[in-house]
Amino acid sequence: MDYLSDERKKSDFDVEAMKVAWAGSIQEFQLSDRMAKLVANDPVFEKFTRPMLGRKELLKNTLRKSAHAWKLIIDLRLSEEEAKWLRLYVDEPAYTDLHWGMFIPAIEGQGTEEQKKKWLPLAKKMQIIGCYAQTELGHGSNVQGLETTATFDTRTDEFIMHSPTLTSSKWWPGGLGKLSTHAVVYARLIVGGQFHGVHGFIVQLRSLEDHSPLPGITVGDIGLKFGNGAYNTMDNGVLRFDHVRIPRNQMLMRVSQVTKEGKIMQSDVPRQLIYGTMVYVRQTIVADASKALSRAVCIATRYSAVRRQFGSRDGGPETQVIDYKTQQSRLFPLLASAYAFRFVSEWLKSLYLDVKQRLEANEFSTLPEAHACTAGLKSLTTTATADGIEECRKLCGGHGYLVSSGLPELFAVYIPACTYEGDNVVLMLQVARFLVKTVSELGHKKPVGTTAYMGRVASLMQKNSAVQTAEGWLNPGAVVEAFESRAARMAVRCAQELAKFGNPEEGFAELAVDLVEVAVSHCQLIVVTKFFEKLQQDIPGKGVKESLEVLCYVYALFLLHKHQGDFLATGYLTPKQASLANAQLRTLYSKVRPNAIALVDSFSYTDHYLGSILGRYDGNVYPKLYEAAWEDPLNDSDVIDGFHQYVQPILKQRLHSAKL
Ligand SMILES: CCCCCCCC/C=C\CCCCCCCCCCCCC/C=C/C(=O)SCCNC(=O)CCNC(=O)[C@H](O)C(C)(C)COP(=O)(O)OP(=O)(O)OC[C@H]1O[C@@H](n2cnc3c(N)ncnc32)[C@H](O)[C@@H]1OP(=O)(O)O
Ligand SMILES: Cc1cc2nc3c(=O)[nH]c(=O)nc-3n(C[C@H](O)[C@H](O)[C@H](O)COP(=O)(O)OP(=O)(O)OC[C@H]3O[C@@H](n4cnc5c(N)ncnc54)[C@H](O)[C@@H]3O)c2cc1C
Repeated sequence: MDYLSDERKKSDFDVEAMKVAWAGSIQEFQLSDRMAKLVANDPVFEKFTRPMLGRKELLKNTLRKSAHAWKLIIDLRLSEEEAKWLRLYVDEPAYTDLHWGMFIPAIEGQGTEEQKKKWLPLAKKMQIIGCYAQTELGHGSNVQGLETTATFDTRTDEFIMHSPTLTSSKWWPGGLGKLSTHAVVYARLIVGGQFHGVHGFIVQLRSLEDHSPLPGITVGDIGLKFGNGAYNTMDNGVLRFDHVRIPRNQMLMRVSQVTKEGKIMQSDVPRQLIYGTMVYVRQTIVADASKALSRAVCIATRYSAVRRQFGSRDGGPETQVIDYKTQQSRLFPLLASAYAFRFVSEWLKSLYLDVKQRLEANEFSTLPEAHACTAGLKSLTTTATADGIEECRKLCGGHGYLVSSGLPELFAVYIPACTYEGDNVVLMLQVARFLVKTVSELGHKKPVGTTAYMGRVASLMQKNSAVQTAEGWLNPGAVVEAFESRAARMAVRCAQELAKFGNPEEGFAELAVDLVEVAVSHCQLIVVTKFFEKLQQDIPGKGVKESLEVLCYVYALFLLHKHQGDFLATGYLTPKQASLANAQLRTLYSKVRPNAIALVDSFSYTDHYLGSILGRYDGNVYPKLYEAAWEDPLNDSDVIDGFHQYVQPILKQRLHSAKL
């Protein structure tokens, strides 16, 4: 029985066409759908008992799943794209993520042709397993502050990898703790007693025969992390070197080379390329944000349609909680954000692929913008998603707190995304630096790409919003101009404040809070703009484009309402115009309401992937919650172990012994 069928009948758009719009193309949809079903129907990928497993059992189970996934990839000759979807739907962080997601890309981006020829075939056949060992106990954000040393020894033509202090211990790398045979290790290059910056080195950590650590290497897991199950399927590790020697040709030498004689040769490749792997991964993290948020929103939306509280008249049904305006005002912006992040990630991927191609051809001019966009959007989308998942838990009331709602584990596994691959505040400060530089160069350099609007800064500083009615806000030009003016005005105001400081670095430190707000406003502008640009494309299917248009306005006007202080303080909007935007937002929520279930069905998530009783496709929540309770190990017996030993003696004590 489908308890949500009435809801599904209310929708006025073609759900199958929306599934294609969400996936990006019919091919992508079919590919994703095939992998989702493959995983859902395979008992090895069962995940419901995960939060109950002890650490060793949990990790062993992850290894079993990874081995099975790898066998499927080989046996079914899956393409790289298919393997990525498979990984998504298996839904379990594993050492393979770092091997494929960072170790291989680091060699691809920073290795010479010769190095790629040697290491990539081994890695791609998984004959070696690698990780990305950058962060240390004492330094994560400040990469130039890393303490591990790689000292060149001209006598033996080797680097000596060493951890000189406790704080230089590598700490956090995923896959390092128990599984990696190799690592790309970031260390201070020392040649002839001189420090020559931080570089990547390929270091073998464990024997390929018996997997034991090689001499001079101390390696292990750093211990349990937040939540049950969750990210504990990953062996984040600690690593120390005691004068470990590696051949010279294991330094990744695309950016700088060290010759046999101990000479440093700089290629034309900018030093920043050493950070290139992070640009790649941050871009994938933006795509993952839309997946995680859409998943939480799918659960909360379906459950909000099933759940009823209050409002019963004459014994009739109570009100579905999704019909409360307050519920809508919390849920629908998250639904709109999931779509917004999906489309901005599509754009970001194309930007990244373009930069990658250019880098391969030694053309580096677009790298700073790619860095700013990937850093900023990673920060913006992961912060909103982590907060959004928690909001979805609250939207589900008490039942959202049950592990069987799927939300606690999703939250626990997701939140480190706000920290890894760059702390979100640190990343926004990088965007701010890029923007301040753009403003300072306005006189002699035409801004392009995502900062092109800064080229119109004079008019954006003068013109105020012309919106007169709530309907006036349903105009892409009016909305985009509002976001451009806010971002430009905030950036210019901050640049003027910065100019008052004699020492720019001192000014940057003092104004950091304002600078982060400038960066956030710029990134929100990018997301809003890319959503409107998406709507200019041909989007087939009855009512699909119209529904997306509604979501686009919800996303933009929700942000405008949330940050109305900025829009008012910069003088672009009057309080009346801000309140008209809010009135329009209420109307838009009413338009989303009948389509809400169809909009989350369009994510096309299997019940396996959702992993949530509250978010079941058929809405059959209560019987399944009730059934699941009885499957808890505590209910194996009526009288629990420990009762006779610890509780019964208390019950049997004589009353006079208690003086309470
Ligand atoms: C069980 C089932 C299994 C299934 C298996 C199936 C098999 C699968 C097969 C295939 C599937 C494929 C799978 C793919 C999966 C992909 C998933 C990936 C998962 C990811 C998991 C993530 C885990 C986490 C990893 C990490 O966290 S790694 C460590 C990351 N660390 C950081 O991010 C540190 C943050 N700090 C910094 O980035 C920087 O140091 C800094 C803050 C930018 C420092 O700034 P500053 O002090 O100014 O430094 P300088 O060095 O001086 O640089 C200034 C200069 O450089 C520019 N810059 C900075 N960064 C970059 C950059 N990244 N790119 C380009 N340019 C950069 C900056 O703008 C300055 O430029 P100017 O001088 O011009 O101003
Ligand atoms: C689950 C997980 C997986 C990870 N996987 C890997 C991996 O595979 N490989 C790897 O190398 N690393 C990995 N990391 C490490 C991760 O990249 C770092 O933790 C991250 O870059 C943040 O650095 P940090 O821990 O030094 O934070 P810190 O920089 O110490 O941050 C602490 C606080 O200080 C603030 N702060 C720091 N600097 C500034 C500044 N300049 N201005 C203002 N505020 C500042 C931050 O905002 C934050 O609030 C992983 C981390 C986690 C949690």
